[in-house]
Amino acid sequence: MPVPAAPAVVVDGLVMRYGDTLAVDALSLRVESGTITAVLGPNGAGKTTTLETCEGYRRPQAGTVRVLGLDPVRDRRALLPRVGVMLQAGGAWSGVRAVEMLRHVAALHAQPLSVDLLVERLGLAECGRTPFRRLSGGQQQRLGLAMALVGRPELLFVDEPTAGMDPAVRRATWDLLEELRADGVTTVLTTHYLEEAERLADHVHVIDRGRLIASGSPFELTRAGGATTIRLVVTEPFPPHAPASLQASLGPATEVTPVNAQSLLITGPADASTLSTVSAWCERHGVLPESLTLGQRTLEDVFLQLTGRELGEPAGGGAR
Ligand SMILES: Nc1ncnc2c1ncn2[C@@H]1O[C@H](COP(=O)(O)OP(=O)(O)OP(=O)(O)O)[C@@H](O)[C@H]1O
Repeated sequence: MPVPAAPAVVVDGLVMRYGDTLAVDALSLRVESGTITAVLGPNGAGKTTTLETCEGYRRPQAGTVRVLGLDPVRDRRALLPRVGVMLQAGGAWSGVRAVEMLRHVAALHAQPLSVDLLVERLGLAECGRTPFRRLSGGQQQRLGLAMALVGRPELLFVDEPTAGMDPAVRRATWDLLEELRADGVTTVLTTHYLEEAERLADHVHVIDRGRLIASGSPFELTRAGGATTIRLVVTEPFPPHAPASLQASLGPATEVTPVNAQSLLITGPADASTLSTVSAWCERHGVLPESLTLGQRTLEDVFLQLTGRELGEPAGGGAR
């Protein structure tokens, strides 16, 4: 039997604080080799801090981090040629032209990828002679990704890789990351885009307030406890205690989660009986539905059920 490859990243009991803010709260997670693993969570959840610790830019205040079996701070030199890092803030000198910067980074590596190929794949030709500071946000992202890839890393850390990209370039980037996976490259990415995690990731770690709150493949996470959801949106704010009252009408096989004053999520068997119970409840409570939508459960729904908040809402100043 083949021996399973060692995990590419192991984070064990990581704690990171900034003053009084507990940014990462005893976080443990693994990234299996050859996968695309997404770290998903709202703003301020601790994703960037965790990634920066794995990249060796921050020293763990408690707990341990191992990257390709090595300590990212102590073994930084050994890891540098093996790990590609795409920073959120670009990481290039402000006056340097885009392609010039990429050629410079390529020259630092023993067996770089073809710069021309990366320029073509990431649509950088149009801005190749533009100084870094004059690039749009999306162009800076693409250059940052090209710089992370040019050294043929075994492991790639990408922080919000497609933020600010237009939809066509975002899809081209996803294709590129999938090709790298086919070549055995491990990618760890942070994202707010559920579509990105659902489309790309083999494994998703959901983080909130510095803690791991769920982990699994997108399929496992969205299918556990019922594959479908009903979203009820009403024309006026719900009466008090509406979620509890609707929950009592529907029974324990379903779960009612408030989304906001005029919207609820119902998870469980989305059959004719559930739908008719929901409409009868609306009628009894004088509530007029604006929409009653049946859909596949998404990672957004999973996050809402676990935290009571939507992913777009900030984590609220760390874990305290
Ligand atoms: N340099 C810093 N100094 C002080 N507090 C910080 C610093 N960097 C992050 N924080 C705080 O630590 C917490 C976690 O931040 P972090 O950037 O790791 O989260 P994130 O999930 O990556 O968020 P985002 O998606 O906005 O990048 C937040 O409360 C943030 O305000």
